[in-house]
Amino acid sequence: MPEQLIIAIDGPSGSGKSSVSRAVASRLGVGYLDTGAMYRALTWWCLDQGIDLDDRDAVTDAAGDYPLAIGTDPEDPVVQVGDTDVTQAIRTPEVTAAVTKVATNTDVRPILQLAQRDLMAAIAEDTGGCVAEGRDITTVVAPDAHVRILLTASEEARLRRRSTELHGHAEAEAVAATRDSIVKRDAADATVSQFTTASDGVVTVDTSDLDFEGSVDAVLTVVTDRTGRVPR
Ligand SMILES: Nc1ncnc2c1ncn2[C@@H]1O[C@H](COP(=O)(O)OP(=O)(O)OP(=O)(O)O)[C@@H](O)[C@H]1O
Ligand SMILES: Nc1ccn([C@H]2C[C@H](O)[C@@H](COP(=O)(O)O)O2)c(=O)n1
Repeated sequence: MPEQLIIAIDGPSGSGKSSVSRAVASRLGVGYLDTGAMYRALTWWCLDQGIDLDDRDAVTDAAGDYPLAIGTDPEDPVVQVGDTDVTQAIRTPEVTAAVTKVATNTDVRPILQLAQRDLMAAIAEDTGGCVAEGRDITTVVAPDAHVRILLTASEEARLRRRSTELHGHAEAEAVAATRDSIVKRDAADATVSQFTTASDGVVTVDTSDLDFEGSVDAVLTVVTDRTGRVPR
């Protein structure tokens, strides 16, 4: 059994990566890293500072020195930039619509990927492990993780979940309003990361027909099978 358990989880938008990863980290008693929150916080910072997201060099410079403090407690993953708590602000439709420009900036990505590796090592040192989730964790950030999972769900299920989360229901109008933030964003993000099919050694967990607890249990089963680690 590895002393410091590293778990990498990738998947498309709305597949349940964040919520499932947090629950998995809690059950294993280890820290959590939401790498999407790092791209979102950088986007928030650029918008706040008046940095033009089309100015690749300016955004790249910002990536190197934005004052990010990312919470790694799966029960309360607070995100702060400078003195501002941006935990809610980075989830607004404005940031969600803009983040793709930052995440597809190929000069920004290596800077955040390096920071993510360092954070994962620090979290594992502190808590005995780390569950990190995003789009390129299994392939680029942590290809040597003890457990690598591609968490998927059908487009229909992902739209239904996000629509329910944002609008309280999944009626046709709400689903249509949600479509861009899932389908368009995934198409753009997929131009720089591989999260639509599993790479070699990555286990696919399809949650289309699972409820939330079922998804958590499916991931924990893979963890136990691969590492012998039993959740609490
Ligand atoms: N198996 C599931 N069944 C039903 N609902 C789920 C399931 N997994 C997650 N959800 C719900 O779906 C919504 C989206 O999940 P979550 O935010 O974790 O997805 P995500 O993959 O992290 O998305 P994004 O990459 O866009 O941040 C949440 O409201 C979550 O509670
Ligand atoms: N490792 C990652 C994590 C996230 N992204 C992109 C994908 C989204 O456009 C954006 C925000 O992610 P979310 O919070 O919706 O999971 O960041 C990425 O390219 N690589």
